[in-house]
Amino acid sequence: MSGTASANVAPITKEKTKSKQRYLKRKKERRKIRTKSSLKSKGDDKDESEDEEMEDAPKSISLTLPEERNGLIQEKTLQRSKKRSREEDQEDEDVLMATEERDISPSRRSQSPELVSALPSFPLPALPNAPSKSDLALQGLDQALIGAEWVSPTTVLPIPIGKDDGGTRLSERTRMRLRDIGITELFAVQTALLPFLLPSQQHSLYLPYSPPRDVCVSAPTGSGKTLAYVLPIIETLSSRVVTRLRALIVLPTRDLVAQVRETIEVLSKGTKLKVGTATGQHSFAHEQSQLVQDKNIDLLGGSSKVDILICTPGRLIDHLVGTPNFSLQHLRFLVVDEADRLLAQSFQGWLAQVLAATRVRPTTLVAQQPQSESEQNVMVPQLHPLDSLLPDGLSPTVLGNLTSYSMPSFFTEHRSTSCQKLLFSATLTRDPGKISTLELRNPKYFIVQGSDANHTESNLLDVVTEKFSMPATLNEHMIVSDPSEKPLVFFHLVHTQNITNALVFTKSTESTIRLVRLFEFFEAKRTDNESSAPLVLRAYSSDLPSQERKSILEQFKEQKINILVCSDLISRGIDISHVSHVVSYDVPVDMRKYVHRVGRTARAGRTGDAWTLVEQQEARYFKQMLKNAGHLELVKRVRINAKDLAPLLPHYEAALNNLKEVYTRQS
Ligand SMILES: Nc1ncnc2c1ncn2[C@@H]1O[C@H](COP(=O)(O)OP(=O)(O)OP(=O)(O)O)[C@@H](O)[C@H]1O
Repeated sequence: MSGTASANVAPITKEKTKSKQRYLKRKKERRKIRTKSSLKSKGDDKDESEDEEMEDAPKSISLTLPEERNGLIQEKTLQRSKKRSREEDQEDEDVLMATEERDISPSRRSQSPELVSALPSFPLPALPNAPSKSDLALQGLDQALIGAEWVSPTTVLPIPIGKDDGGTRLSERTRMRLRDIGITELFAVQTALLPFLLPSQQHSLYLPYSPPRDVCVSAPTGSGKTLAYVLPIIETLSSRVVTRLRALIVLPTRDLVAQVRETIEVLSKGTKLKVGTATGQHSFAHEQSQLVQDKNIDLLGGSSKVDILICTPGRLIDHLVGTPNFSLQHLRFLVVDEADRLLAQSFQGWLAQVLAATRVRPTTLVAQQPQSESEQNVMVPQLHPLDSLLPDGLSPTVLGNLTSYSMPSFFTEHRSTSCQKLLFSATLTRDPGKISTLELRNPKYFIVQGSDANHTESNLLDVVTEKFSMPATLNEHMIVSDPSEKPLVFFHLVHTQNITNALVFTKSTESTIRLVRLFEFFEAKRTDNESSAPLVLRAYSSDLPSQERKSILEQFKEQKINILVCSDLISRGIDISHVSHVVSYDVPVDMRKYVHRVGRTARAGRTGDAWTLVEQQEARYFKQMLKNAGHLELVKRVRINAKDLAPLLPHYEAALNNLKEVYTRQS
């Protein structure tokens, strides 16, 4: 290396540029003058002459000649001065060359260390400081997210009986109702949400002069998000006089619609609130008759038979488009539960249509009877029978429509809609693009997460990088196995861990059916000579008619079915309190799915176990997925070896043969 470097330097040192030559010439001249003057003054004015020389010389050289300075001071005789000058000439030359060629002559520098150490240090080109990972992640972050309210998952608020609401903002009736169903304290998400959604000063249903802020809630599975919106809706609407559609709850599946309806019906008992559903489970005409009062005349404010409607997005759009007088103009609450899933679904742009319907309804224009020629083609708002509109039933959006009538300004002045959007999920999207489609009004975020109050930035980073929080009572495990042994590993797991009351998730309906059949054959063989009864395993899939699905869920809740094998159809939101185990027979495709699957157990503070069976070739991907979510160390790896599986092997092989026979017969 050094040889190559010197070779590069050699030809350059020989070559003197014109400026160098000029510089050296001038230097010699000055030296002559200096010698003369030193002879004259015997070394008196040396510093001055040196300064002069330094001024002219390049800065680097001025700093590189301490020896020269010392040498001159000590010069006593012309002889010595001349000798020294010769040496200096050579040094100057070297310094000049070294300064000019410093980028290519490391070897040369090493040859004269004093010289090098005296050289000024120039800044070397370097890459600009790259922003940290956290800086990058936080860039462009929604301000509302930065101002999120962090709620500790361990926060609870007792629900007192009597006049004092204990800070819950709930009426005595609702508190009694909660007590009746065994709820004695509010969970963290409810403790944070209720005071926000039920301000103590609020006396009217609509808030046209100070429209409410929209709300986004991210809280772990099973943490009680449903009650966090159901209770404020019931409390706010229970004082209403006229039935209007004032709360709309959108959910991704029929099963969830049925579940939320049940909760609302239990809690609204004793109020006059009417609850409806629209999922497509019944005929469209039937649903229409359940939802609207009158389909025959067009009413400005619409008409509704229900105060609260729970629906799936597809069917909601069907009614918006096809049901006369189905109106969202009176909405006070629009709840989007499992928001990230619903925002990912387009359903004829359901969200944009719903948002448009909550705004002022365009007034129908009709051609005016022309009084003169200039009044030809003048359109005026069509008159509606105002008799059908009662003041207490009018939302600000409807009042805004009445500008064409000669009414007091109180009724007709422009007011903002009071519709408050409430978004919930255990895996709420942080994607500002997706959230912007909701046109949120001054949104307030609540994040229920075990966070450190002093580390806002790291908390935010967790949120932005979608490190979702899990229930603290959940134990997670993974078992890596050979694909051919996976069913056997599953049977072993079921029997060694006494797995009953379990949900098992597969990747497809076909995988579900095959596993259920194999398990049934296996159980039949295993219990052949035993007195114990085989475990009951059932498939639960979207292929089944809804009545059958309902019946299967009921049997599972009653523990007549031990294990329910399903696809991700019920991985979200379904609340079955006795589920003690969740098994992902096939690995979930992403972290969101994983969070929702495992979240079917360990709900409402109960403990639960989640098991993921990972085929060898999937192990790397699965572990990486957990690692990216900062979750790898929370999932314990359980090893099962051939010796453990040996006792079950004969039954398994017999079951496999049975299954083969069935498939051979079918094909
Ligand atoms: N304050 C409470 N006290 C006792 N149990 C509660 C309370 N709040 C909710 N629960 C119960 O906790 C369970 C889970 O509640 P919920 O279904 O609302 O969870 P979630 O946060 O919506 O979960 P997911 O994200 O999975 O949908 C339900 O059985 C519910 O009845």
